[in-house]
Amino acid sequence: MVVNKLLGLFSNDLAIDLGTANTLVYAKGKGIVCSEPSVVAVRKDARGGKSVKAVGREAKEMLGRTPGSIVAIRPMKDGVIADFEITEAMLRYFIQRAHNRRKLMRPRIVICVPFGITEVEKRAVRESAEQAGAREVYLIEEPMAAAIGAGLPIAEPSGNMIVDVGGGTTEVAVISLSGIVYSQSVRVGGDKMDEAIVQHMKRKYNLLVGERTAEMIKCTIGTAYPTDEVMTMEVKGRDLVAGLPKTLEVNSDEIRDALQEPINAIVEAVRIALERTPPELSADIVDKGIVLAGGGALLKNLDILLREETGLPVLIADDPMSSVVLGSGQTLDEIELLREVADNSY
Ligand SMILES: Nc1ncnc2c1ncn2[C@@H]1O[C@H](COP(=O)(O)OP(=O)(O)OP(=O)(O)O)[C@@H](O)[C@H]1O
Repeated sequence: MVVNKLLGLFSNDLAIDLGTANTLVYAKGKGIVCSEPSVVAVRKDARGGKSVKAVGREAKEMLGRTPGSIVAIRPMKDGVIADFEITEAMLRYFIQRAHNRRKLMRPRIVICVPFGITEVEKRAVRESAEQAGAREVYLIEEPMAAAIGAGLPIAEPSGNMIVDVGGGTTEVAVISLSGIVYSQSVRVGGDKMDEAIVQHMKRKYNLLVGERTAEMIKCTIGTAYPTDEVMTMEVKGRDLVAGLPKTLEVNSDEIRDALQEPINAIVEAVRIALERTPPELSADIVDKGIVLAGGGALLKNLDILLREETGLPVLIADDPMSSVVLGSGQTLDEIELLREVADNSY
C-alpha cells in the first residue's frame, strides 16, 4: 500500500495524444506538460544521414521555408504514422521534455490511436513508443479518450455521441457502458480543409499559398455556416502568372464555398453514424445531443451547421483541442478505467 502510494508519487507515467496536427503530453499528477505541432525538421548530410534539427513549434515555423539540406516533416498523416523513424524521434523528444530531459525515465505510456486503424498501424505506434523509451504501452481509441476528456458519462448504459474533428481524421462514435457501440473514422479533417483553401486560391486567383497560410485563413475567416457579417482578410502568396509576390483580399463567403467538400464529408459521417445507431441509444442522443471535440470543432459555426443538418442539440467540449489528452490522462489516475477502455487486441 505504502509502496503503491510512493510509486504514485514518483510516477512518470504519461498520456500522449499523438495527432496528425498536434502532439499533446499529459503527465500524471501534473496535467498537460507539452502541446506542440507534430512537425520535425531534419537535416540531411551529403552521405544521406539524417539528424533532427528542431521539433514542434520551432519546426512548424520552418514548414515551406527550408533550404535544400533541411526538410520539415509531418511524420503523421491521416491519423497514422507515415514516417516511423521521424515519429520515434519526435516521441522521444516529447517524452524527454515531459521529464525535463532526464533520460533514464522509462514511463508507462497511454497513447491514443484513431478508431479503425489496422493492426499493423497499431503495432507501429506501440513500437514507436517503446523505441522512444516507454516501459509499457497502452493504446486507447481516440473517440473514447475524447469522450472521457469532454466529461461524457461513458460508463452509463446510455448513448453518448462524440465527433472528434482532428487534423487528419474525423471520428464519430457512439459510446455506452464504456464501449464503442458504433464508430466511423473518415480521413477528412483540418488538413483537407487547408488543402481545399490552397486549391481555391490557385483556381480563383492564380495565387499560390502555403499550407500555413491556408490554415491561418481557415482559422481566421473560415466558417461552416453563414455568419451575420461577412469577414475579410488579406492574403499573401505568389502570383502563378507573374511569378511575383502578391497580396489580395478574400472573404468568408468564398472560403465557406471552398470548404464545402471536406465539411460535407464530416456531416455525412455524422449522418451515417446516426442512421446506424441502435434505436434506444438514438433516443438518448436526441436528449443529450452531439458533443464536438478536436481542433476542427473550433471552425466557426460547425456546431450550427450540424444542428441544422441533424435537428439535434450540438455542444462543443470545453477545451476541444485537449479533450483527447485529458481523457487519456484521466485513465492514468483511474487504473480500472484504463483496463476497461484500453485496446489489448494485439
Ligand atoms: N479556430 C480554428 N478553426 C478551424 N480549425 C482549427 C482552429 N483551431 C485549430 N484548428 C484545426 O484543428 C486541427 C488540429 O486539431 P487537433 O489538434 O485536434 O488534431 P490532431 O489530434 O492533431 O489530429 P488527428 O486527430 O487527426 O490525429 C488543425 O487542422 C487545425 O488547423
